Amino acid sequence: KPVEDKQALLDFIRNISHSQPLNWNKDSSVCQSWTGVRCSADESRVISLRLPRMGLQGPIPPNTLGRLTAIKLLNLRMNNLSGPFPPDFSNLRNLTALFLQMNNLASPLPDDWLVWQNLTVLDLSYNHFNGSIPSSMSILTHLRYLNLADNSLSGEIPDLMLPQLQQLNLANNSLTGRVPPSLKNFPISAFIGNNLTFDSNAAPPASPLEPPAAQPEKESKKLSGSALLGVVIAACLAVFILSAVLMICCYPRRTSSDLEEPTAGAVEKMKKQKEVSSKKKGGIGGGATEKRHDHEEKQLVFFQGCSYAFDLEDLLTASAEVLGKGTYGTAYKAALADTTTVVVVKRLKEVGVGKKEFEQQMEMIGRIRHENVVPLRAYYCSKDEKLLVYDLYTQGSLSSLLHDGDRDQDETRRAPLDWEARLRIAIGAARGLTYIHKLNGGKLIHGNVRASNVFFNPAGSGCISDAALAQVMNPIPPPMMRVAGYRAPEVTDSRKPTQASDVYSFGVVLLELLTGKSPTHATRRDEVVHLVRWVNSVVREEWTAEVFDVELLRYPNIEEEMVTLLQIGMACASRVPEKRPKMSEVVRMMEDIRRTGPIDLPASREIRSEHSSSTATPVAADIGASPSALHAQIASNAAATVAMQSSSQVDQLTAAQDQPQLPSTTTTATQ
Ligand SMILES: Nc1ncnc2c1ncn2[C@@H]1O[C@H](COP(=O)(O)OP(=O)(O)OP(=O)(O)O)[C@@H](O)[C@H]1O
Repeated sequence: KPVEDKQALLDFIRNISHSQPLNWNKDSSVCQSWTGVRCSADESRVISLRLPRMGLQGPIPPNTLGRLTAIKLLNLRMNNLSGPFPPDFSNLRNLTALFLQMNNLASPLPDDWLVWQNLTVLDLSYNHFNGSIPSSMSILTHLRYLNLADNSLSGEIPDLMLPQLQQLNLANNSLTGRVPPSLKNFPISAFIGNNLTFDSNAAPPASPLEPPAAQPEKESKKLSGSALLGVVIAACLAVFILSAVLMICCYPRRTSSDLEEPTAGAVEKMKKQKEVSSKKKGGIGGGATEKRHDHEEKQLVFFQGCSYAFDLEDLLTASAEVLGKGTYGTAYKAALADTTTVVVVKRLKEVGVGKKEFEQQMEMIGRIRHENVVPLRAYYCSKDEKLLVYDLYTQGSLSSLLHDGDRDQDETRRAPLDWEARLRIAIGAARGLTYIHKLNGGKLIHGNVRASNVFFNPAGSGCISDAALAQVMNPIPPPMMRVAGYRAPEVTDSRKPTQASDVYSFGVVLLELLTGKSPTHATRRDEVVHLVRWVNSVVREEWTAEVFDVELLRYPNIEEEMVTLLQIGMACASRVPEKRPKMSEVVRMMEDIRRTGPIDLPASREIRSEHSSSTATPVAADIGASPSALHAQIASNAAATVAMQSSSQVDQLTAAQDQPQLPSTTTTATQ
């Protein structure tokens, strides 16, 4: 039998053109040495064939692969295959996974799916398959992943009863009619780019992977008249509340005599304060910190280089909109009455240190100046209230760029973040974090690295916000930390992060950016999935390609870059702190991804000079050699050791991997 399978493979490769070299020599052992081929344990049959991106061109020669009747996994994705869905694939009755995506195959889909009833994964996306989706696909009761997106499929979607199906994508076809009841719980992104209607009685499809806490935001996207009224009232309330909060907290507390004071008196008092503060304005740059107003006057403390010319009273009259509630308080977008100034004001709750210590920390944070770190522009501190002022980053955070699109219920879905943008934002944030780690004699810690604190700076690079706040806040209860999904396993007190725990959190951000999934998310069955565990399990089971955000599959020739970044992310998110790389090393590895590529990723001078003297192992550059080596390295978690495996080790690892199995996507939230 192996001889027969070998001959079938030789017949296949002789009859199809391929641009990548293959070591398929008729005199060598098919099971021992042929690239992309895996045999059963007794070496009697070929059970897996992986030839992605081999430059295979033209129709699959008939009577070749169709003879591999024991094959379980067939991966021919990202080639240039054309012609119809090969009819003799109907002999491949043991197939559990079939990847033909990103080719030019064109024909109706097969009618009879009974022969493939063992399939768990089927990806035919980005081809030209036409005709309707056969209702016989309902026979695929083991199917967990079905991707038919970006083809030319038409007609109505049959009511597919696929009890195991976890991920579905039918986007960008020409499908019409209603989304059938059996599929209505899949996210709207699974159906976009068609001409479909949703059952008006049913709830609009929600993302099954959306954490439950995000649901209310989702609902706010499509507004009925009454909901709109509610939002208007809520917005007015937000403005009122912010003003009231600032009024109450930022101005001196009334004494009993104050209570008798008429409102006009209070206004007069405010005016006097403003006059005093105006006199003190002017002359920025006198020292590291320019205090326009002293603390007794309850005024804002601005930092050097800040061109804002407003004071607390101006903030009081600003119209405000709640941006969101974070771990440490609420962030408002405040538009000042001058109509040109818009800032973000964070109102901190749960500050756990005294005024003096808080002010010292703010002074230190205010001195951080780097293009990849969001600058703290000003702060306000009284006994009862602590406010921080930042520039507004209008594109939104990395978190909202990655996840908010999923929540849109209407057609105007936010354009997905493309690969170049993901690389830029990631490397920028990494540089910012590296810079932070070099401050205070190399001891400064960020403490709250998460995608909602990563933004695009005006130059289009990433930057990181909220540095060094964790240390002055009250501790966050451990269950809350774990649910958030960014906290390193060894951190039990949120006030005591380390640089290694920052690296872990940054690794989670990288995995989030690569997978498009939140750090913790719920399945349709309300099970909580922890992203780091999920990625590890998928990679361990040799399903690396399946971790990536489907949005990224549309970009050609980025597979190796994605895998390299995945490796870096996994190394950062190592369970053992000592195995995590330093941030400066992370930056260097990330820069190596595109050292010769088209993307413009200029390093900041400071960081570049540090790296030029680095003698550490050039992991990411070495890795560019071979995707299979990459995969094996990831599978062994050798990335964490930041060292390249020798090719013989890689072969052993590859051989050790067993037949395909879908990873369990379910873990608990606890680490
Ligand atoms: N400078 C900014 N420009 C634009 N959006 C911002 C800015 N700062 C914060 N945001 C957004 O406001 C929301 C609330 O931010 P906040 O920092 O209070 O909480 P968080 O980032 O969600 O969590 P954490 O408190 O742990 O940092 C988030 O969506 C965040 O991305």
